Amino acid sequence: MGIVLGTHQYGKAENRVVRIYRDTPRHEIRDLSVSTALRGDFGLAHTAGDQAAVLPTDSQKQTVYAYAREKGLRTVEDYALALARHFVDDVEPVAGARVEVEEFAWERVVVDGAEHDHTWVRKGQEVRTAAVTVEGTGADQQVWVTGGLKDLTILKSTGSEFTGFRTDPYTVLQPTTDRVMATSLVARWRFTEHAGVDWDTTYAGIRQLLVATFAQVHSLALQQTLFEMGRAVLEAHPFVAEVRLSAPNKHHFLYDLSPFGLENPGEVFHADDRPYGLIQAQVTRDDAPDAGPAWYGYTGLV
Ligand SMILES: O=c1[nH]c(=O)c2[nH]c(=O)[nH]c2[nH]1
Repeated sequence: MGIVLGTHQYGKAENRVVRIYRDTPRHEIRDLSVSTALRGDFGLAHTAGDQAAVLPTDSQKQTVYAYAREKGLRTVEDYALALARHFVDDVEPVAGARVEVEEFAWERVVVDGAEHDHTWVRKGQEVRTAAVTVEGTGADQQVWVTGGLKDLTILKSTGSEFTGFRTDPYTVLQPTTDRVMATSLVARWRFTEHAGVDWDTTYAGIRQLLVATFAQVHSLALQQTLFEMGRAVLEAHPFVAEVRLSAPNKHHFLYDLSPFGLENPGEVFHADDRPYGLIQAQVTRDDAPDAGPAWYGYTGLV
């Protein structure tokens, strides 16, 4: 009985490439997940452990990022065509290449009626949340209401820095005065009134303040941006006593294109999904009434 190798292919899956066009003050963004698969006679890698024909999946990944800069990334079709043709035309053992691309859509934040130059929210609506607790009856009845949102994914391609931080022997992070800052925001706010509040208008107003503040504050850290978001909500909404914010720092690492003789002036990034910084803060009026059970979740009293 003979054992034979059947069809086979190999590549690098789900490269998270973010390309920013920043030649003018109005930036453009392309956000992709790119997968490559090369086909051909790579049988000896399987049957004999012979890598002579194998272009490493790491090289395929490097090409994916390098092409985002070198060939540009205006449309995913042209970009995928350039990549697939390159593997087939320039890498001798490759007989066929498949490049699959998923593009994540972003829409510009609107501030004061105008589209913002370098801040977007991920398309697809965030989730609006509310939690109500009622205790007692009749005249003794007490009510607590919180509103909120989650999964509001927002990104700015400039106007963010992180410098002056404490270092220790394990610190390798370099300070930066210009970085991409992105998060998937969870925000909750506690009302001190529940009668006569226009919930829809209030929700829309708070959401807009959160995104406009994210866009407009020149950020020295995500911590500072969160505080300013909370402050903006409290200043504008007298019925809100407290805002709780939880923000994963969705890191975008500048991709090192120097091995290919390419500069990367803040244009091509690897969007890392984990680990992520998680910044959380509560912003409160100093005369806010006690929260009582407003925050006690159904999963526990925390
Ligand atoms: O905005 C930031 N806050 C941090 O605390 C932090 N830590 C880090 O590594 N990067 C950042 N960015």
